[in-house]
Amino acid sequence: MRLWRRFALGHVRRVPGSRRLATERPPPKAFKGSNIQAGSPYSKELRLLAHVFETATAGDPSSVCDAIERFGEDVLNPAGQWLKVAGRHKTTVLSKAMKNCPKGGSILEIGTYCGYSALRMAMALPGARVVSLEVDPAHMVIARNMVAYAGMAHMIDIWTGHSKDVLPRLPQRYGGRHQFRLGGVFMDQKGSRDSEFASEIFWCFSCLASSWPRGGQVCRSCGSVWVLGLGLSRVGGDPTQGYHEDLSVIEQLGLLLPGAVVVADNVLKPGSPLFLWRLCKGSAYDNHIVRVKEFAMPSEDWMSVSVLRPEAAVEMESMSVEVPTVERGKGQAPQGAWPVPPEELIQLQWESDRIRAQATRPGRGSVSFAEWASYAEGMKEKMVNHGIFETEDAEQLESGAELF
Ligand SMILES: C[S@@+](CC[C@H](N)C(=O)[O-])C[C@H]1O[C@@H](n2cnc3c(N)ncnc32)[C@H](O)[C@@H]1O
Repeated sequence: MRLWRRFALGHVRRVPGSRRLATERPPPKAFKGSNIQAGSPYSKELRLLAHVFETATAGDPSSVCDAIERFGEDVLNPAGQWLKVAGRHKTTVLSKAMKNCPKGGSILEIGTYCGYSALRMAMALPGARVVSLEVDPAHMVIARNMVAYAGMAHMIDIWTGHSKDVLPRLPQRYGGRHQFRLGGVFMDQKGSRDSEFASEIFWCFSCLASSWPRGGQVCRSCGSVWVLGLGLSRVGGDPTQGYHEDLSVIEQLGLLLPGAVVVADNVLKPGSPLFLWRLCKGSAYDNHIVRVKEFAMPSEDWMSVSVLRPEAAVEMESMSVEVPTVERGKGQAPQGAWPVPPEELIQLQWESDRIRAQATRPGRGSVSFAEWASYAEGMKEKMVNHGIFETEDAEQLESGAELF
């Protein structure tokens, strides 16, 4: 804790007469990766920060991002661990997408983690403010230190709290809804749902899919009648939550500029089937689904890049409200209605929430690289059956192809 307080409070100062934060002195000498006990809470993230302090140049965001990638690939990866940042191919997609944001707006990120993608976006769009939300206060402290060390604290604001609580209040912090307009949004808030698990999940005895009885104990995946209750489940029981819930709040507040770019990571693994359905079957966005190699993990993923049509932006603004309601309906929106999703996609959303919760549970709950790869394959097949498939490949973008 002493170490924690020293690094959290000790080396960052505010530049007199401005909102800018800068590193005042080098990080404390005691803050070394070798001092951090493996397996202790946040040891991975603290070791990452120590690695950055030890190997990257202060004030150079590019060197900080390179150090973060090297930590993921050279330190964690050989130990079978994974750093959940949008690195390498994902950075290419994110940067290319964000470069197409309409001018004059801010960039909103949901899911800061250690600040890597916030730094990448700030570098891709010099002069644009990046506003990033992080539910975990420890991640927030680490990210603020990372951003300050990179010399970008004057461009990146990191707020702590759950998006569903912070989003509706955010515009007030920036002078109101009409002043706080967004040219880009990066949705990367996976892992937020643990607390919603409470009492009983049902597993199918024959195919092991998670299931739940409705009108009898019949598995929704394979039709078997043998469903085993394991005593874990989700309270609130709303399968329509996810990225699309946050997007709906942003839309209802009327924050998106015409042509705003909405990027979402991990839409295949663990996946966001209802979010993709909403985007691809609705009429408000032009969509690209990009196949990407997961950062420092041998598996495939998708990122979605959606551009808000000008007429939809005008409609959203004219219908905007001060107090958004959480979207719970399956086929309604303030604008750009989309068809009711098929039951199989609702089931898939549950499965993606389940594996996401398993992956973020410490210790024995984690998901191996091989399990992730096979999960991604299965998810892809089911999404394709519903007419949702990849339209671009990140490797082509790396070789110079453009998204738009
Ligand atoms: C995959 S990491 C983000 C990685 C980061 N964007 C990057 O590429 O460097 C997801 C982060 O989102 C945070 N998070 C999850 N749900 C959230 C929510 N609803 N609101 C804000 N933060 C959330 C988690 O605590 C975690 O730090």
